[in-house]
Amino acid sequence: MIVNSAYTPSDKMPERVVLASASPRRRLLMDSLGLRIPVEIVASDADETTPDEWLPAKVVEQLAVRKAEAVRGRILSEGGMQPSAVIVGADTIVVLNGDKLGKPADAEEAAAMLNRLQGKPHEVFTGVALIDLHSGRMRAESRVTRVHMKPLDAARIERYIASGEPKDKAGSYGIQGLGAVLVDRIEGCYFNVVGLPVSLLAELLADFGVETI
Ligand SMILES: Cc1cn([C@H]2C[C@H](O)[C@@H](COP(=O)(O)OP(=O)(O)OP(=O)(O)O)O2)c(=O)[nH]c1=O
Repeated sequence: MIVNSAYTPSDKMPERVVLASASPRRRLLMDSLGLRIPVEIVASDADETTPDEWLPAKVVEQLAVRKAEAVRGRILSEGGMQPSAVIVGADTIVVLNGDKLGKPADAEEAAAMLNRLQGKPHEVFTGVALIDLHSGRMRAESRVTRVHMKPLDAARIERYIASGEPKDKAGSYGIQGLGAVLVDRIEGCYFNVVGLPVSLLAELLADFGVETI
């Protein structure tokens, strides 16, 4: 957990939520909360490199903070009277035996990742960071879900890669798509695997004055 506690929570509801993400899945999950204030999308261009020695929870929390901070900086640099906002950043990685797997660079890397993941359990970590636009108050937390993947032969992995689904996904699979049939079972939050732990996000939003239900 990362908190900058120099700021006290405001009891005023922000006028909007800004999702610092280009991921269509995160947009859908955010929409599923049915917030009564507008949700805007501003993709972040934050650097996603981290020191090798960082533990997975630290990686996803810090990257979520970086994404949200980059978008906050961009909005504030526009100047003028910006409506109040809470900015949400998120980051997801897959971890196998301590090795962190991000998005594959190409089909070859996707095949190598799926070859390693098949037939075994691994962890999916997602970090979520919220920053208040004007005060800079920030909180970040992460969740982990254990995913047990079925044994897969090389031909099946090749067919899955040909579907195009692995391309932009951490660990080279998407549990919400065709990847659902590659997974035997999970322990923990499903939405955390897709890229946004919705229940945790609702708790954090409430702490920033944004109620869901
Ligand atoms: C494991 C898994 C990952 N993913 C996705 C979620 C994330 O979009 C992606 C991990 O990459 P991220 O770097 O977390 O996010 P992103 O680059 O897609 O989007 P942004 O930084 O703009 O928010 O992998 C799935 O969609 N399904 C899955 O089952």
